[in-house]
Amino acid sequence: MIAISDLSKTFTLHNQGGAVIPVMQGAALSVDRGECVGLVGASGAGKSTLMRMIWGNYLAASGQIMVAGVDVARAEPREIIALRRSTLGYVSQFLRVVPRVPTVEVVAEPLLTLGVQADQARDRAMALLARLNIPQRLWSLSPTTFSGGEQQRVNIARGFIHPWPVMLLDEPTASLDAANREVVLTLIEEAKAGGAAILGIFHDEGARDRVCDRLVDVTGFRPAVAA
Ligand SMILES: Nc1ncnc2c1ncn2[C@@H]1O[C@H](COP(=O)(O)OP(=O)(O)OP(=O)(O)O)[C@@H](O)[C@H]1O
Repeated sequence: MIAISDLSKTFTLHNQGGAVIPVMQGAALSVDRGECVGLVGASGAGKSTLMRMIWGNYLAASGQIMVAGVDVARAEPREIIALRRSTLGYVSQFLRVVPRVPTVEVVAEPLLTLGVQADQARDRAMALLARLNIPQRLWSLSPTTFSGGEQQRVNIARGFIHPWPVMLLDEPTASLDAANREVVLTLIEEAKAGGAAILGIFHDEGARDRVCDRLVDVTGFRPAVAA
């Protein structure tokens, strides 16, 4: 479902005389249905950069990023939006809070965008919020004032509300307590069992060992230093 080949990335530092910094060269990896692959490598090795390229936020310098048949490295913005709507999910540890929108609607929104009936979408959102131990009294409030951990769990509920066939997970268990960490690991296992292809960054080694089938070290994708 994810097939990356010969991918390279440079950053151009426009505020520093246009210096061009190569950060990735010849990157290749694949993730099949029902499989979870973990990205590893030291801080600064390029894990987040690779995830952002697959999500379509960072442009590739060259190479291919096939996600469910779409080459994200060359896709038009509207193709990337369509891919994100139905096929490609992304769960980070931070919620982008939209002011004044109640939590239950924040969580249900991806389903509404897909055309699921409002009451069904709300039911699914409420079930996930309950599973993630968000107190019911908070469901009708905007998550703007929630604690960091509560916002993270709202974001996870939103990220798992649709069975996206391809999922990117960026530290989904970071700063969760043991009980909620367990819920998230179970959600990941359920997504895998449902056939999702998952690529994740997990600094939590216990979580990584439990859900990842394979690890890919991005250090191997660093450009060779010019002689
Ligand atoms: N927007 C950017 N502009 C310039 N350089 C960048 C940018 N984003 C990342 N880099 C550089 O690319 C390299 C890889 O960074 P990246 O954040 O992908 O690493 P990482 O493996 O995710 O690290 P960490 O585990 O610390 O999050 C670093 O050298 C970083 O300085």
